[in-house]
Order: sequence, then structure tokens, then C-alpha cells
Amino acid sequence: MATQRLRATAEKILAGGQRGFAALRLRLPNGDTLTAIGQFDEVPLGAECDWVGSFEFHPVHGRQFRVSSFTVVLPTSTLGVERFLASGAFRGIGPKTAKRIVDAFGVRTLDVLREDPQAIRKVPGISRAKAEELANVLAEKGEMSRLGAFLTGHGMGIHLADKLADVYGGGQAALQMLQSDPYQTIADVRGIGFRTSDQLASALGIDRLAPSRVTAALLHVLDASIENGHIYLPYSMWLEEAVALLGIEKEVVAAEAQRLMARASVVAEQHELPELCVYSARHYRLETQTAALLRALKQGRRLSDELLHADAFRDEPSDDDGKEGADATQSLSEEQLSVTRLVDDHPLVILTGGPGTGKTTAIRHVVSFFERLGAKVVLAAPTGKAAKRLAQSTDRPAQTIHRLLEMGKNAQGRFGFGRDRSHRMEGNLFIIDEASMIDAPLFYSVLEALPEQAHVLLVGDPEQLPAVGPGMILKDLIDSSQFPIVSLSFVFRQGLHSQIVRAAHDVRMGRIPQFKEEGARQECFFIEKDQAADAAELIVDLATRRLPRYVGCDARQGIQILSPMKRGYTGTDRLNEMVSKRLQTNDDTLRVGERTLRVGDRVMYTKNDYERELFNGDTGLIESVSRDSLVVRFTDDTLERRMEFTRNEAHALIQAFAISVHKSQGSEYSAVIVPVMREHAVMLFRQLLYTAMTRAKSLLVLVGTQSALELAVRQEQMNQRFTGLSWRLKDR
Ligand SMILES: Nc1ncnc2c1ncn2[C@@H]1O[C@H](COP(=O)(O)OP(=O)(O)OP(=O)(O)O)[C@@H](O)[C@H]1O
Repeated sequence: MATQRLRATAEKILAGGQRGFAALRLRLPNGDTLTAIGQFDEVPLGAECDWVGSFEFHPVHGRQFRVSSFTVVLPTSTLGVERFLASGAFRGIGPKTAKRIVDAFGVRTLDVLREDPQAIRKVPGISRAKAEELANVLAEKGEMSRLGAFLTGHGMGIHLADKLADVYGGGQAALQMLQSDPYQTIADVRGIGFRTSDQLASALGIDRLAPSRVTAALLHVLDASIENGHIYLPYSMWLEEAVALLGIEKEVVAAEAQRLMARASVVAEQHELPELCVYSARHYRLETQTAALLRALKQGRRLSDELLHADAFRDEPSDDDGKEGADATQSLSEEQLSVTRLVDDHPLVILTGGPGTGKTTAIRHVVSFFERLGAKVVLAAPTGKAAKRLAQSTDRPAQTIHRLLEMGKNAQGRFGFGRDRSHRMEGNLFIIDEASMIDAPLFYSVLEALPEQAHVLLVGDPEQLPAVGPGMILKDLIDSSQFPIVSLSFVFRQGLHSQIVRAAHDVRMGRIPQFKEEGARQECFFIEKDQAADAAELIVDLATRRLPRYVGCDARQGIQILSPMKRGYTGTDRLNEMVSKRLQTNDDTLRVGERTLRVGDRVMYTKNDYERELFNGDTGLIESVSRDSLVVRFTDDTLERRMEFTRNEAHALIQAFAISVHKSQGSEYSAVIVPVMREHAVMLFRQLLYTAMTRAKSLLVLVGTQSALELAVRQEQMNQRFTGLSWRLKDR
């Protein structure tokens, strides 16, 4: 039979499946249908295609079209082509010219450009050279241009084109996948989320009740819950969120949820709650493997048995040992001493306590004690600043956990940890400070890379804000009651700096702190301001004029505003703009998105750039600004580095006169101002206020209303995190 080509849309799979043999119902442009059969790598369901094949006659099914190959037809919408031409892929073509070209040639634009480029010279502003260049770029892009037009036409970023082509092996294959099963791209391509693919699916006419849509939403809800810190979701919450996203009947979603659970793409488990706990397969693995490693850790031996000079170890560390670890004249408390003993006996020990309760002093003792026995003691913390403080207070090197695990590029060019179960870290005792900031994936990586028989001391304050990432490791370990905990509560810190510490402890215990004048110099203030706009004015005046004088520091560096939120009169966005303007000394500015960056601005880098050794949270001052770039000076004790950022790169820089309390975790500042206003009521929680207050070393000013302060102290739970680690660790 003769080979034929026909254009039609694959409407339904009549027999077979998505892959392998399938019989399809094709709909022709005139509305007629016909049956097609063939072998498919992937049935392009819903996509309009050019089908190549021949008709044959089947004794039972009648006339059908046997497909030998097909290509997906470019879904040319004029808007897509217009956006594609204006996307920056074609030099010298902006939105106006793109519109003029498309107005003249409509959906045929790309074909015209390909077949008769000079024809577009009739559009004003297009020269012979430009027409030629356009045609060349288009030819160069080949099938990628179809993909580009498709993406931009559906409101997706052109930047996804390369990623998609990479994943699916070319522009044509990517197009085919986008059209046949847009939801599959969520799992395959970073940067495509449920909403994007759902929009696309809706434009392609994919049924709102299609199982692939419901499945994608259910998986998306689980993934998104990670961003709120959860490791699992209770079944009813999972379902409700998916129903809200899909806008369809709950029964349909529930049926699909059951199917997913049966397929092990998600795992449902019964904990103490009457309802099921639903995990994505990945996070279920993370939690169960973490629990397994922790259980194995519990079987470890005494630390001193492993060490060179073990004979020197006496059962009870004596008073002399106490002196050794602390100041020469200071004896450790029984509790502090017990840490050393417990660390020897137990592979994992937890040390907690608020500010000034002697945690650092206890750490110093542990370090020097085990070093004398010949141990290699490794010190680390989740952030660079916390690691630096730990190094200073112990007089030993300390590093970030990421560095300890040797974060870097592997042979395939992907970022990952150089230390893992096959290439473990080296050391006998690992002391990790600020443990409340460790998220579940990082903790797993630490456990996985721990050398055999190593011991771990986690030090932290569970009343601080939890980690930015998912999980609440420190709390879970404490709640499990499986590991020895020393909880220091006596506040040793006296005299200087004790006002802030006392106020912070009040908040920690749920008491409203009193800010009365004491002694010659007050270090803790509460200034009442009813109106948010007035409070903002006052904060800016304090930050730029009054406090620098009071403390004797440079306004650009010494004063830190910590706000609960970005938004609002006293949110970080507005305060940064106000302080930056107030401190402005010349007209050199760089516009980056919505923001204006000025010379002299304190800025924070918000990404991890391992190549430049620049990390999320690093702060510096803008030294100079030119037309399309700026230079930031980062100073780090001994090291001073100047780095240039293009306008594009500068998107990762935020002004940092005011930062969120979340971003301040693990850092300390000599003077801190905290707005405590009703406008941020949704964020006024005890943990947040407490974390903000404990960032201040020598001066703390709260600005706000008494009622907002009371609200912040009263509201206890930040937001509940659903994690199952403590349940999993408990002996049942
Ligand atoms: N057993 C002790 N007896 C007397 N003073 C102590 C004792 N332990 C610690 N201190 C003193 O109390 C103060 C706070 O101690 P340390 O820095 O160890 O506490 P911390 O819990 O680490 O505080 P922060 O978390 O605020 O850094 C220090 O001045 C320290 O010398």
C-alpha cells in the first residue's frame, strides 16, 4: 500500500498503552475519526501530528492506518511566535519589532523566515542584513525554535528550552513530551512545577479529571509541603490541599490517592495519630534511613576505648579537669561536667540551653579533655558565622557542615558531598553547634559520612527557630528520649550583657520581659510606638543616627535591624529602602528588578556559589556601581575580597540593613533593632522573638506596641512540622 501523510490529533488510546503497541483514535481537522495502529515509544496523546503510514484492512476492525512515523506539528500561535522573537534569542529584535513582524505574517512567520527571509523586509525597520541574521539564527536553532515558540506561547520561560531538550534528547522530543504528557515534565525537569504544566495541559485541552493531572497535583502537594518544613502530611490535609489545587470532586482525588499509595510512589504509614501519615517516596527513604543510622549509632563503643591515651582516662573527670576546660579559676557545674562523661559513654549526646547557660564552657571542656586522650575532635556548625564563633570560643578550627562534608562538584559536574558512606570523614568526636538549624537531609548526610565508632555531641537551643529546610532534627532527637540530654538552665552570665540574656530567658519561658532602667548603662530597650509608619521612622533614625553614636560604630556595619517579615511599614523591604536612602552619599545606583542598589549599601548574598566561594548569608558593602554592574567588598576578619556582579547576578544580592529574623539564625550582631508590631501579627511567635533577641550581643532595642509584644511572647508554636523521626526512634 502506498505511503501517505495525514494531519490529525491522537485523541484516545483504544488498545495497548502509552508505550509499545497501541491502537489510537485520530481526529482529522474536518472532525472525522479513524483508527491508527503502530509501535510507539510514547503515544503523543492530545498533540496534533503529521502521521506517516499506510491504510490496511483488518478482518475484524476494518480499515485502519498503520503508522510508520510521526512528527508533532508546531502549535503556532501568533502570541507564541511574537514572544519567541522578542525573547532575547534574536539580537536586535525587541517586543515592538517582534509584534510588527507577526502582525504582517501571522502564524506563518517562522515558515516565512525559514523559506523566504527577505520577504520580511517589508516590515519597517528590518534591513536586508537583519532579515538574513534572523533566518540564520532560526536555522541554527533548528527544532529548538519550535520548542522556543511553543514555550513562550504558553507563558513559559525560554530558558526552559535547553533544559527540556537536554532531558528528552532534543527539541522535537521535548515538544512531543510537553504536548503528550505535560505533567511528566514536572518530575523530569527542574524549574517546571505543577502550575506551569497544568496551564499548559489546560491549553492543550487535557481533561481536568485526567489521572495524570490528579497524580501530579497529589505529588506536588507533598513536594511543596517540604517547603513548609514538613517531612510528611496527614492524609486529610494532603487530600484537601490537592482538591483545592485541582478544583475537582474530592472522591476523584481520593481514588487517585489510593492508587498512588498502592503503587508505592508515596508511602502511607500509621503513627500515633489516628490518620495516615503520607510521605513522598524520597522523604520516606530519608527518614527511615536516618532512623536506621541513628539506631546503629546507639550500638557504638565507649569513645575512650578507641583512643590512644585511654589509660589516662579516669572514670570521673575531676575538678582539675573542670578548670582545664573553663577559665583557670572557674569550676564547671556538675551538669557541665556530666557532658564529658556522657560523650565518652554514648555515641550521640545532646547539649541544650539558652544564652549564657555555659554551653560553650562545657564544649571547651569536652574538647580539651578528649584531645588529651589523643582524640581528633572536629568542630562544625550549620552556618559560616556560627562556625567562626565556635572557632573563636574554643580556640580551635571550626568549619561549616557543608565544608566538613566537602561540598563540591563531582566528576559529572553535579554538586554534592565528597564525604559519604564510601569516603567517610575523619575524626573521633564531632561537635556540632547551633544544631537547631540542621535540616533533615543535611543531618542524614552527616550521619552517613560519620566514621565508624565516632561520637557526636549536638549543641543547640530547641527554642530557637527551626531549620530553614525540612524537619526538626534537634527536637525530634530530644522527643525520642533515646539519647542522653544535658539541658543547662542556670544562667551564669552576670553583669555586662546580662540584661539582654535575662530578657531573652523571660521570653523563652513565656514571661513578658521588663525593660527597666538599671545601672549606668542600659543595653536592652523597649520603645513604644503605636503606628507602624512612626515605628518605621524611629527605627530608621535609630539605625542611621542615634545608635551608631550610642554604640560608637559605623551605621553601615554595626547596626542590624531584624524584622519578622518582608512586607509592611516595618518589613525588611521598606526599611532597607529607607535606610539606604538616608545613608546615600552619591547618585550612583543600579536598578535591579524592583530595587535600587546604592553605593554604600550593606548587601547579603542569597545563593551558594561554590566556584566563587560565596555563600548564602555572606554580607558586604557596595563599593562602586557602574552602568551594568557593581562591586561588593566582603570583609571577613583577615580576608577582604572585592567581587563584581553583573546586573543579572545582582538579583542574588539583597539589601541587608534590615533582614528577616529567619535569615539571622546562627549570626550575632553587636546592636540589634527589632520591630514588634501588630502588622506582623501572623509571624509574632515566641520562637521568632526569642531568636531575634538572642542575636544581640551588646544592645537590643525593641520598637512596637505592648500588645504586639505580649502576642509574640504568648503565641508559642511557630508552625507545626510533621515529622516522624521521633516516633520511628522510640522503642515500641
Ligand atoms: N560553671 C560556671 N561557673 C561560673 N561561670 C560560668 C560557668 N560556666 C560558664 N560560666 C560563665 O558564664 C558565661 C556564659 O558561658 P558560655 O559562654 O559558656 O555560655 P553559652 O551557653 O555558650 O552562651 P551563649 O549561647 O550565649 O554563647 C561566661 O562568662 C562563662 O565564663
